[in-house]
Amino acid sequence: MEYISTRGNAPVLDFEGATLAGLASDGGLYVPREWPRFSKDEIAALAGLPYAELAAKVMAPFVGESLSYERLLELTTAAYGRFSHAAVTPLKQLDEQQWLLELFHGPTLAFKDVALQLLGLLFEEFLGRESKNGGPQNLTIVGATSGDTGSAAIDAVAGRAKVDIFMLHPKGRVSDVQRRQMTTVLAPNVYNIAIEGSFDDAQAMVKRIFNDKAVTDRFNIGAVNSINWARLMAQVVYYFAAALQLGAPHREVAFSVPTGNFGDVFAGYVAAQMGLPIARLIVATNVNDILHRALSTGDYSAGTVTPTAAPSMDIQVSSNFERLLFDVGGRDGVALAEQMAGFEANKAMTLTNAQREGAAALFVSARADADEMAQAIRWGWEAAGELLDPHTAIGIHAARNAGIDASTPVVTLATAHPAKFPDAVERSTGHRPGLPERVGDLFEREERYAELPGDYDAVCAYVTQRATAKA
Ligand SMILES: Cc1ncc(COP(=O)(O)O)c(C=O)c1O
Ligand SMILES: N[C@@H](CCOP(=O)(O)O)C(=O)O
Repeated sequence: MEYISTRGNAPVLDFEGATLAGLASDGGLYVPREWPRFSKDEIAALAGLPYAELAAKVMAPFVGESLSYERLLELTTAAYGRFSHAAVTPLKQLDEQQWLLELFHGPTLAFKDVALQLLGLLFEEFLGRESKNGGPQNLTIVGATSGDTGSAAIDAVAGRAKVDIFMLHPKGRVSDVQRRQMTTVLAPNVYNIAIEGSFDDAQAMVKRIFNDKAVTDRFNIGAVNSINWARLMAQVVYYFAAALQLGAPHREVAFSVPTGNFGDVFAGYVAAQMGLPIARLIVATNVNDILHRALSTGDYSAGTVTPTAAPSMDIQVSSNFERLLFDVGGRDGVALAEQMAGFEANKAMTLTNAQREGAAALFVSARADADEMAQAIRWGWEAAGELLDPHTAIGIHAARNAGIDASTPVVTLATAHPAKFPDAVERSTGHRPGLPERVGDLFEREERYAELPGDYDAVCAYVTQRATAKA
């Protein structure tokens, strides 16, 4: 499988190259040159497989010759062996139409573990190889988090040789549990940085570092955010897992996805391109609703980020939307590079008709304000006996209001464990969710992190003074 940049001006890479590169050198994102497609019979044959095997089968076409199927299966078995539920991503029924896909049974209690547990192993595998194409032998990971990617990535790479990780989070804008899950990991290759500003500021600095020649000449910069294709590839699998349980390929299923950086829901789009019968993808946002506006009116314009009780979705500039615009807009990298340059200059752009129509074929969107989110948490508890975290509740709000035909099951992705956001859950239900045993002592652990201004030069100096230079 070959990977090309959405901006059309970066080297074409194989899966190994795209995984290690993270962001493309022209500022674009890597996507497969074409979508692999499964026939109805091939999809039916996936039903009932253990998760690790399903994962290897779904991902094999994307991995191509970078790993043998047997090795890929070894890696998926190791990655998903660390989940606390035998089903890895269990599916629960809430009422006649609504279902919940629990993605928070990994080590850090959020859906990010599904991809990052595997990505940590892929880094180790590829960095351990003799340099094939003059590829890197060590990696300086620079990432941005609004709360969950940080801890999942740190858990996946802490203590690993050949990798340093620098994780930027917006100071004071992640929950205490989320912050501590990052800052109490004291492995010598882990550097947490709290910056002044929003997640968007942190993400912009990360992207800038990838294109800062003074840095990339000395360091192999790598990505754990969903700009890295391997992240999305691993997230495609649970759409198959859920839909197969609900009757795919013979029955359509809709998914409601709490959305920020558009990675999780884009993985659903990929599953649909591969042949999974997805009736609708519901993009659920909080009041940081750039995606809802873009999908409903074509106006993709970023305002300032409003802090909410669903902080991981407090995002305005949504990285993976570029992948969708590329695919539905005719895969014209030159035109998209121009469109994105306009967005980067003005923080606003209008979708083309082709992009709007292409997106509308599969996506609908909805937004939940603070009251609607709180009501959805309450509904989950009172009607279905489930404690929902605020992000998942936004997905449930959208799922229940999207007008999906009653005969089509709607699966909301439960993206985080409620105990990561105990205050919001308690306010709505009167019940305070407790942390699972595996992280029970989180509030007794020592924390370590740096605080920096929201200034690129300060962050860049911090990273380059500590990172391991190219081997
Ligand atoms: C709990 C939770 N829900 C939803 C999201 C949004 O996912 P995405 O950024 O892939 O759209 C995030 C962060 O990414 C998250 O941490
Ligand atoms: N919500 C995320 C933000 C980063 O998104 P990513 O999927 O691109 O890593 C977080 O919790 O950090």
